[in-house]
Amino acid sequence: MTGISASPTDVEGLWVIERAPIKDSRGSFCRVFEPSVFEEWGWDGPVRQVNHSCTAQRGAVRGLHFQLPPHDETKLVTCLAGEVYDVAVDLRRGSPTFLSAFGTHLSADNRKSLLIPRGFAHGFQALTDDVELLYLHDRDYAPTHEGGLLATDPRLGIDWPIPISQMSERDLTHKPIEDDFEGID
Ligand SMILES: Cc1cn([C@H]2C[C@H](O)[C@@H](COP(=O)(O)OP(=O)(O)O[C@H]3O[C@@H](C)C(=O)[C@@H](O)[C@H]3O)O2)c(=O)[nH]c1=O
Repeated sequence: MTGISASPTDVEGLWVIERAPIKDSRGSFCRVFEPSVFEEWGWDGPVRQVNHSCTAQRGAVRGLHFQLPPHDETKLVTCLAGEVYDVAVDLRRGSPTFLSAFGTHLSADNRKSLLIPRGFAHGFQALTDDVELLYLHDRDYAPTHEGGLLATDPRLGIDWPIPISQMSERDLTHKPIEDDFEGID
């Protein structure tokens, strides 16, 4: 009994994961990841990185980021403190949901994660101060193959829940998607 379950989203291959805690008088315990279980939802390789980010300010947006082939990656995004609005954008060439943005709330309290397959960009907005995210990746960090989308690109129409209070210099320089962009393979 892993206590991990997955719900499909409207976007093929993108899953909302939920973990059920085992509680006792000390607190709780729950499993976040188990390769043999996640295989069923498309995780097909080793974990190559585990990353932890802390975001101090409510309203800050990070992303949207992706890695280009051959470094395109599957990521599991989990919120360990606070709450975020987490977004994945489908960039897969030929996908029926190409350029759709799926958003969901992840928090320490709801114990949800987003499982994002290859070919997606990812970003989030901190809805509380002092947000902490934990990332599992199935590829190494490849800064030469990083791509980014502008979080406020009208073509994506992402409805960030609260006013954006902060973005990195890099994220502010991402360009809106060009009309002839057909996606990534
Ligand atoms: C992403 C990343 C960054 N870094 C370094 C580069 C830089 O000096 C510092 C901060 O990097 P960034 O500004 O890119 O951090 P951040 O904006 O938080 O990047 C993250 O954004 C979200 C939306 C994601 O989906 C993540 O995969 C990742 O791209 O950490 C690594 O060493 N390894 C990594 O895997």
